[in-house]
Amino acid sequence: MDICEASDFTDGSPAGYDRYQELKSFDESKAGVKGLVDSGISKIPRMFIRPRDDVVADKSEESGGFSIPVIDLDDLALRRAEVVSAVLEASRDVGFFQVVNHGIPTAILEGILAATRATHELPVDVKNRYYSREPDRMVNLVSNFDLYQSKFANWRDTLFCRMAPDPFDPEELPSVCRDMFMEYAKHAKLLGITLFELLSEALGLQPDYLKNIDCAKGHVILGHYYPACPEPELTLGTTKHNDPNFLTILLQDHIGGLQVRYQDQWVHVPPMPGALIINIGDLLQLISNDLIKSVEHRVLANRIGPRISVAFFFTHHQSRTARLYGPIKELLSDSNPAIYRDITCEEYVSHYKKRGLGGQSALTPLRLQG
Ligand SMILES: O=C(O)CCC(=O)C(=O)O
Ligand SMILES: [Fe+2]
Repeated sequence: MDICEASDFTDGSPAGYDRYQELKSFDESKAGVKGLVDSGISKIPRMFIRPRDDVVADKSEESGGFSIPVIDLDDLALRRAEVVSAVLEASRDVGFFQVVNHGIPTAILEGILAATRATHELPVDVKNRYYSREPDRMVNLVSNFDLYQSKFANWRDTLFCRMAPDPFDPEELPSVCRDMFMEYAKHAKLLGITLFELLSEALGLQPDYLKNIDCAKGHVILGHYYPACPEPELTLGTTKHNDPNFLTILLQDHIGGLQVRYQDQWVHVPPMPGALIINIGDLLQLISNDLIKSVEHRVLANRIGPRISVAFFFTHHQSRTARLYGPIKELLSDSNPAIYRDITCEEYVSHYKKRGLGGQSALTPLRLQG
């Protein structure tokens, strides 16, 4: 069982506060954070409240002037060397970049945001059918996948959909988002293949290297819904975390709130119409033997909402693919020995989920003693 014992949740102050009961009744309502907001609350429940230091935005992002790189994928055939070197630099130094002219039509980007919103805004009795923490289900509409593991709940609800590599029946999805999710997955997969080719070249490997070891094969869509929050300074939309996958293609709407850790400061990722945010996941950091980095990021809560974002994860996630991933042999040498042990995606994701979001990188326990 990977949920904590009830006693772990009783923090003793104030007298009588029972965290576990609060989580349980929230979870059993199956209405998510959106349900709380719809009920008209003006104060956020205690399970969401964090220490101030955890939430306060550094002043740094106002002064530094640093913004995450933007890479133009237009005319790739002619500009390939330039793009590969921009991808290398961004993946090594920042772990994040935005791409423009990526080939996914604006109508599809708008469509997937609208479909995600419409799903979260279905009547509660329809939404209830999808609300589950059952890991073997292909589609779950749930609030806080790590509700019972983490210290503080996040101000967001999420639609999870495991579309590949295991066979996926579109009928599993609510009809309101079915066609759009299937369509977006096709586009995101193609863009992912292009990105894995660029990343392979950036690492000095053959263009099809990462695709051939199945990095592009597994797809999970996470459609996030961050309701307007009456006390945004007390909580977060998403706790700081690294992604437990190979790569993420992230689409955010116009509201903003995503921040990335760069040189010990939180840096805003400003919404950029038509752009997609790309970030390196833990498993790509692992197989690159730390040449490229999976970087912490988080989402602030906001008085304005809902904020919608769609994360497309390249990962085998819960699928039972037995392939082991470890540092790529071609990248290793006497002066660059392997620093991680091999692991399957499934093992990595289950290790990551047991920890919940927050804390040190989930890669740390996989480091070999040096
Ligand atoms: O909502 C966002 O902008 C970020 C979501 C995210 O970090 C994730 O799904 O891993
Ligand atoms: Fe993330």
